[in-house]
Amino acid sequence: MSPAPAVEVTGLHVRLGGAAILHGVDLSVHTGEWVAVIGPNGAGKSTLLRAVGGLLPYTGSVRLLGTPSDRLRRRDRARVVATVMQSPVVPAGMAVLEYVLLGRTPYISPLGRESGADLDAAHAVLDQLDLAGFAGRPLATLSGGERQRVFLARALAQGATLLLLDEPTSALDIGHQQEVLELVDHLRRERQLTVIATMHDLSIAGEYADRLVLLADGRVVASGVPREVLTEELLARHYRARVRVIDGENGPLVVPVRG
Ligand SMILES: Nc1ncnc2c1ncn2[C@@H]1O[C@H](COP(=O)(O)OP(=O)(O)OP(=O)(O)O)[C@@H](O)[C@H]1O
Repeated sequence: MSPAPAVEVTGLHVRLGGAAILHGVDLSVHTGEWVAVIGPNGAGKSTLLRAVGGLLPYTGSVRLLGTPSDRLRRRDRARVVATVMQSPVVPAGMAVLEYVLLGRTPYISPLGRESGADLDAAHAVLDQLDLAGFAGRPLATLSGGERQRVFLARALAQGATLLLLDEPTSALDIGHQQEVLELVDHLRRERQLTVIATMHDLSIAGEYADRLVLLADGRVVASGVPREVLTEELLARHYRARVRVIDGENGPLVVPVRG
């Protein structure tokens, strides 16, 4: 029997502020797979990620590693799934190391303190993300891109096998974009991580993800390998964008063109 998918979403509906946002989304993601959720602004990409991460109420079914998500206690869910949203709230005055250590919370008993192993895990990811020099700095004093890497560091320190990333490179320069995406890709291969990431840069999404899921108006309107989803016709219809899609070394490249 094949193992359960890492994530299985069936008939997912989400309402926010009285409005229906997701209308029956189905999504199955295998262990070790990288799925990019793409789609125009307001399509429901972040909402889908938050529902999968157990961060908002939904109807329908979300199963993580075969277990219904709503049956997992918060602490147990946090060992399975780490979510990096676009602008997490940062406690005032908190230093980078302290913040990354919050990722170890699911492993620390309620009245306990972090262990040497927790500190080692936090320092290891700070090293991997080239952030060791920032460990003692208040998070609020970092640049937007540096902070974004710290948010990812916290999620990696959490040791979860399922990583949900909402626009993981939106504040990063092109070099740091590549560095962070390469690191995520390396870790997913090394640790068999499953990655679901919302991404606006369609060329980058196509280069890194195994599969793209195109959301529009709260529904999945296309799903497949990058060359099946990144077509001029689908992008024109759902983004109202005029683009050329050309063959790149690692997948289709999407180039906006003026009319
Ligand atoms: N708390 C809320 N109350 C009402 N509507 C909400 C709430 N949160 C989100 N929405 C709406 O839900 C829709 C989907 O939002 P979501 O953030 O999931 O879109 P997105 O695809 O991630 O967009 P973007 O690409 O702009 O980040 C939007 O129309 C948004 O205004």
